[in-house]
Parts: sequence; structure tokens; C-alpha cells
Amino acid sequence: MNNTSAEFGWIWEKVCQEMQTTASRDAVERWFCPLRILALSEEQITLEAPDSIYRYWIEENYLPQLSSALAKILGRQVRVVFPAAPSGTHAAAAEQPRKAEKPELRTNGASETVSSNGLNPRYTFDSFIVGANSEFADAAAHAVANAPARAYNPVFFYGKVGLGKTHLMQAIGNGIHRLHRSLKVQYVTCEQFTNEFIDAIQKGALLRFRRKYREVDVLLLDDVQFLAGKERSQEEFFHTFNCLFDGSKQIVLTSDAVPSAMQTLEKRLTSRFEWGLTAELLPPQLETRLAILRHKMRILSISVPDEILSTIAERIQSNVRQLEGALNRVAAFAALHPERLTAGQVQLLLKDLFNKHSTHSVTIESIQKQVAETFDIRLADMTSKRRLAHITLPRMVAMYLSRKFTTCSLAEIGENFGGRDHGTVLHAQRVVAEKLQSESRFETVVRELIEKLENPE
Ligand SMILES: Nc1ncnc2c1ncn2[C@@H]1O[C@H](COP(=O)(O)OP(=O)(O)OP(=O)(O)O)[C@@H](O)[C@H]1O
Repeated sequence: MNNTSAEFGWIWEKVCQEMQTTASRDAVERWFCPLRILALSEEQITLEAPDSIYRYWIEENYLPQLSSALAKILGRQVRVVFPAAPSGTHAAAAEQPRKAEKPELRTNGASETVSSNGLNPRYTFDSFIVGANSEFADAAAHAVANAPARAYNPVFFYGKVGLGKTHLMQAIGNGIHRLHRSLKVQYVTCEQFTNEFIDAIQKGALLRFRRKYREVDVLLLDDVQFLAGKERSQEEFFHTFNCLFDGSKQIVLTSDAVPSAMQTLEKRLTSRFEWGLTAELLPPQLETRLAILRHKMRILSISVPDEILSTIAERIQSNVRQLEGALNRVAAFAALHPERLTAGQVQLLLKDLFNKHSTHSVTIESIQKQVAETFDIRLADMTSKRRLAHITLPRMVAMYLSRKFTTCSLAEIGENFGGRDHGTVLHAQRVVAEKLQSESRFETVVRELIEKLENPE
């Protein structure tokens, strides 16, 4: 093959875009954008990296995703090769300023001050609206803020996107800061923790890094699922955890899944996460969604008619961040054209958000149908006791997708799959998550299934 460097540049850009479907934008910018294709043959791609740490990090953490991104863009499987970098190669790139690694919280565009301990004063208990969905988690959070390291340790909040995990964790930090001023609190996202760790290795500043995270009274670590598959960072966090725990310091963690479902996290770590208290954040019920909207309205000093608030609360059910986004959009429109704020106008303004949620809702039944059709098995096998491999795998995929798309509990999902128990659903989740990481063809099939469920004809 005779590719030009412009073609290589184009291919690499596409690969980086594709990588963003499985890795965060920050991670792609940090680890993939600085790479360059040196050579490409039928079977092999040779990549140049700024220094050897890139090769190490990518091989350790991202090889399956990179291979499947390459396969998708090139239309064939290729082996990834990094030549040994001569010293000084690409040094300029290595010195490029990195993206700011300061804690950045999602703020709906409003500018906010986040202090060096990572705490954002906006996230307090007062601004967290409690409903049946969050009662238990909220009570645990209050208990920890009142008596750090004495109530529950560690505390592990989990739940789907945008349901208030970060808010509650930050409220603990702000609460402790207010009630126990002498205690040192540090909030950090796992992505930041990992990036700082790598920087510390590169700069020979591990001691300073360890002091920052091991000499605190309260460590708030957000999105621990990000540690999945990152062996060195897990190892580092394992020691950080032990050091803090043994010193009776408070640890609070959040994640998108229960510890036991985090298949690519080391067992010794997930078992520690389960030592203390685990609390799930569920999607809020209608009254709570309305209460959240009313509260945000007061904070923003805006007024939106009740019937429009109700429409938003009814149509956006599973993500508080989107609920806030919808309100902001409506408020911005109302500020410009107060006389034109009608129900029809709101439908138009929020069409994309409404479509995502309720114009078609993905149910366990629709998932079972779609999966059965894709894998060419009988619908009845979704609930049958048959345990042939060609049936159990699709059934596990359907359970995994039911967890992803619906708000049903593990027990409810099990019930819909022929009265299976919650442990079976959890096991299915683990098996599928693991296969997604390791088998690119399987990952493609599941991705296509997700697309079909999200965009039915
Ligand atoms: N119960 C609630 N009361 C008031 N605001 C809430 C509540 N739950 C969530 N929010 C708001 O919704 C937004 C998203 O919440 P947050 O970032 O805490 O979610 P998350 O579960 O950490 O999401 P992710 O999984 O994406 O990290 C924030 O602005 C937060 O203040």
C-alpha cells in the first residue's frame, strides 16, 4: 500500500473520532491525538508516540478498543505496532501543554468557582431535592458529613448518568468543610486521578502525588468505573485506599454500577468498595422531578407556567441533568419571547430531548424481541429454562440491555426473564461487559442492537 501522509492524517483523525465512542474525549485527546501513523500495511499499522509511556498506557488500557476502531475505519483487522522511540523523538509534543486538569463540574454554562480541593459550593444538601429515589443515599450522605469516618466507611454511591451522584458526594465534602473545618477534604474524578498519576510518573513526582491523596481526612473519588482496565492506576488507588482506610480516614466513591458488576476492576478493589455502605440513586418519580424543576426555577429567578413544568417533568424521566437542560432552554426562550411560550413551542424547543425519552420507550419486551430477532432464536427462549450456549448468550445480552435502557431493578428484570433471580442478571451484566471489552465482533453486534433500539423504524 502506498499511503501519503495526508491520508495517514485523515485515517488517524477518523480513528480518534471512533475512539470517542468507547473512551472519554479527554482520554482520546490525552492519549490518542498526539500519535501519528508511520506505516500501514495489509496486516499492520505502525504508530509513533511522543514517548514510551503512551505505548505502555495504550497497550495496557486501550488495545481492544483501538483494534476495533481501526477495524471499523480500515475495514480489516490490523496489528498495532509501536517502534522503539529514539530518545528525543517528538519531544515537542510531549511538552505541549495538557488540557487543564482542574476539577471541572458540569454547570449548565454558568461560571462557578471550584476551589483547589475540587469542591463546588453549588452542590450542597440544601440544593439536593430528596425523593423516594434518593432517600437512603441522602441519609447516608448526611450521616457521613456529620461524623466522617465514624458513620460508614467507605460509602459507595452508584446509579445511571445524571442522577445526582456527584452532587451528593460534593454535598458531603461541602458539609464536612462547614461542620469540621480542620479536616482536609479532597474531591477528584477518577480520570483526573489517573492523569495526575501518569504525569507524576513521567515527572518523577510520585511522592508529591501520594502526599496529595494519602494525607487527607476525606477523599471523594468520582466515577470509579473509569479505573476499569487500568491496572497501574488501580494498583495505585488500592494503596491509597488502604492507607486512608487504615488511618481511619473517610472515603466516598461513586460509579455507574454496583462494585460487583465492575468486571474489569480487580476483585481486591471491588471487595473493599463493599466493606462499607452501598447506596443506589434511582431516577426520580414525577413529584420529585417537579420539585427539582421548581427549585431550579427559584435559583435561576425565572418563572415558567405550571403546565409547561409538568410537561417537562412528565416527558423527561431518567436524567436530572437533562431536566435542568430543558428548563434552561425554555427559560432562555421565555426571556426573549415571553408571549410565545406555548405548549406547542415547548414541544418544538425540546423535541430532541422528548424524542429520546418517551415518544418511543424501550421496554424489556421490545429488547427481548429485537435481541431474539438479531440472534435468530425464538422469543420464548428469552424466558425458557433452556441453557444451550446459542440461547444463553442472547438472553444475557437482553438482560444487559434491559439494565441499560430501563429503570427496572435487577429483581424486576430477572422476573421478566422467566423468574430468574437478581444474581443471574448481575452475572449476565458481568459476562456481557467483559465480552464487550475483549471481542470486537461481539461489541459491533451489541452496538448495532443499541442503535436499532434507540432508532426503531
Ligand atoms: N435530587 C437532585 N436535586 C437537585 N439537583 C439534582 C438532583 N439530582 C441531580 N441534580 C442535578 O443534576 C445535575 C447532574 O447531577 P450529577 O452530576 O450529580 O449526576 P451524576 O449522577 O454524577 O452523573 P454522571 O454519572 O454523569 O457523573 C447536576 O447539576 C445536579 O445538581
